[in-house]
Amino acid sequence: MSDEKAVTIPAQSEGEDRTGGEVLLKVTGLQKHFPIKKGLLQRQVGAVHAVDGLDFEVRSGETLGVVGESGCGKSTMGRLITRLLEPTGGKVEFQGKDITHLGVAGMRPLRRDVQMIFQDPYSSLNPRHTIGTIIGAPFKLQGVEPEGGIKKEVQRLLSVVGLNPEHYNRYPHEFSGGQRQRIGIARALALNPKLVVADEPVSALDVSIQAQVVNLLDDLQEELGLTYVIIAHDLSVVRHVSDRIAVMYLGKIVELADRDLLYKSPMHPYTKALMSAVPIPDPRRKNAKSERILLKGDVPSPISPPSGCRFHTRCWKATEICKTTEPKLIELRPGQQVACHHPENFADQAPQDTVLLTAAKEAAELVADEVLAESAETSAAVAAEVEAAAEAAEEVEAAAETEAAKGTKAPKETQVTKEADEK
Ligand SMILES: Nc1ncnc2c1ncn2[C@@H]1O[C@H](COP(=O)(O)OP(=O)(O)OP(=O)(O)O)[C@@H](O)[C@H]1O
Repeated sequence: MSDEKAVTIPAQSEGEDRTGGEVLLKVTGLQKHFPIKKGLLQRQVGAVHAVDGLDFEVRSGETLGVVGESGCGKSTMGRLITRLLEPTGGKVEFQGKDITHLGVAGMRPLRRDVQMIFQDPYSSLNPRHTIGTIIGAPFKLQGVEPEGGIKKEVQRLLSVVGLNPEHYNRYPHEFSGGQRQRIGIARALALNPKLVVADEPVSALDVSIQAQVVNLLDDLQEELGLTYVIIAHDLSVVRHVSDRIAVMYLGKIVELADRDLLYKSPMHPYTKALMSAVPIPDPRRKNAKSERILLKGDVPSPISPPSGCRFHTRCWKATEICKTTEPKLIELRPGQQVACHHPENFADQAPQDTVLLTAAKEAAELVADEVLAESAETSAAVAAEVEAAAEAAEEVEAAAETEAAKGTKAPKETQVTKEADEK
């Protein structure tokens, strides 16, 4: 029933920069803890730390991809930044305005600017309403009368998302999955938003249709100057459309980097593991051995997340410091922030801490030998690079000191000659 044409996902050209715009959304220390209540009195006995201190910015015109395993807090983050959920802590600023605790009335004008596209195109559309009513609803809710009337505008939106404007009076069940997601996109675009948060927009669709919807989102961004936060559990979806990618693990961002940097040299072991799960078709590597990393067990419970680095219970590099001290998300390379004591493809941040935890020894059994070897090799290479840079810096410093010594002598000599002249 799909009348959609086969298209390929366009990869953004190397070096194309959409990140130069002003900061549209700024999130600082964002938290959402869902209380766990028990008993007749509904006393709080704990909390699910779904989102536990996020810091990031989204610039106008860019696409931020957010990835991570199921349950790591991606959807909660999406609902917090669109203010469908009230944060427990932290701050959300939109165009410089603090919207963290705005009420329904305060949020109303903002609802035009920030829209969400949901994962499931089947349950997010009311089956009893025609698509004309569904796409036209935002105008009624906001009391907006588009030029030419709602019907005309809805039909325009239908053609913008590649649907037949004549189907205005049809019901959601008359459309395929991909077409329903297009209806969801048309509804999100109705009020001409600035920021669109898409929560797993294609994961409920057939693989053959996924590319078409991603392609549509990409085209719309270009045409309408939209800014996206695209949530996915799979790196292959965000790879082609994101300018930057945030990798989440148990309510935290463990790596936030420019797309190309992240794919070329991931720094967090978790990112590396996620990436090894996505087969990348590359004819040059067709004979290369598989370098898959299998992570042991499930993501630990967000009710009592592990101490220190939350990934330490599944990481093959974890040492004592990972268990005791939480690594901060810091920019180790321009455009690449990482929260790890023993990053990949970079100098070790805690080289003195060398004794592996038992969990790490077990995890290493699940990591391909090639990965471990490569990891050791890059660490050694980076260490040598750092050492060489330090030596070079020392030489430059010594040379500068000699120059300075000469420099301080010279004025003295001049002074002496001057004094002699005066005599
Ligand atoms: N309303 C809620 N009440 C209690 N716990 C919740 C609620 N919503 C989410 N959680 C919990 O918060 C954690 C994060 O959930 P969230 O849906 O944000 O993760 P996710 O990364 O989007 O996962 P998925 O890809 O499966 O949707 C999970 O452990 C989930 O069970």
